[in-house]
Amino acid sequence: MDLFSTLLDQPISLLPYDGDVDYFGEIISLGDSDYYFHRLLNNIDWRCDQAIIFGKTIETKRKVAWHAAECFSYTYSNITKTALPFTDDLLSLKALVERHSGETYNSCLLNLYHSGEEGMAWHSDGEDDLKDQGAIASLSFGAERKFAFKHKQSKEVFSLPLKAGSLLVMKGPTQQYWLHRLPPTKLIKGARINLTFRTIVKA
Ligand SMILES: O=C(O)CCC(=O)C(=O)O
Ligand SMILES: [Fe+2]
Repeated sequence: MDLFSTLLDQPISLLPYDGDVDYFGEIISLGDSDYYFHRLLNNIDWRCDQAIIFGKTIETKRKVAWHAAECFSYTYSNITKTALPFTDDLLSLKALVERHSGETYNSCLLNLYHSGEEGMAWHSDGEDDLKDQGAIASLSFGAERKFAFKHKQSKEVFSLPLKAGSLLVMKGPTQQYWLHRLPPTKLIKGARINLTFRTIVKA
């Protein structure tokens, strides 16, 4: 047994209603998560994310990449992107996440936050190209960051720290009722990489 990984016996269910979010703890040991952090940092073709907002093209400081089992196209923030093939590292991590979550995935959106000053604003991942109520599995590497949920009507907020090597799975009607975000913070200097495994359905 790996003494450094604190895999939970049972996932912790985070939301009290209108959704299903399970935190599995650290499914990857600290040593392995450090290994993958550097592999992903160096081997992924990271690009600034672009969005068209009120007709203007905005570029994020946060970098992104998108890999999938097929050359799917995926549209969000008014921009259509085409997936690159899965790398061997991503296939290994996908298999691990599938084993723990009991779900399957055919694509992965990757985010690189260079420091705590980069985050992601309130949103939900309910794009048309995603499987309806499909599971979204979030795997984190590098700096620990806070992750928050806010109910769209009641405005109730829940948050948790996402540790290196940890797995969080959102499923059921979560995206319909809840927003989530990665709040920016000046307190964290280190970089973080997050992988969200998803299921794309072809139109
Ligand atoms: O970085 C994270 O933990 C969340 C990323 C996210 O919400 C997304 O890619 O849709
Ligand atoms: Fe998201």
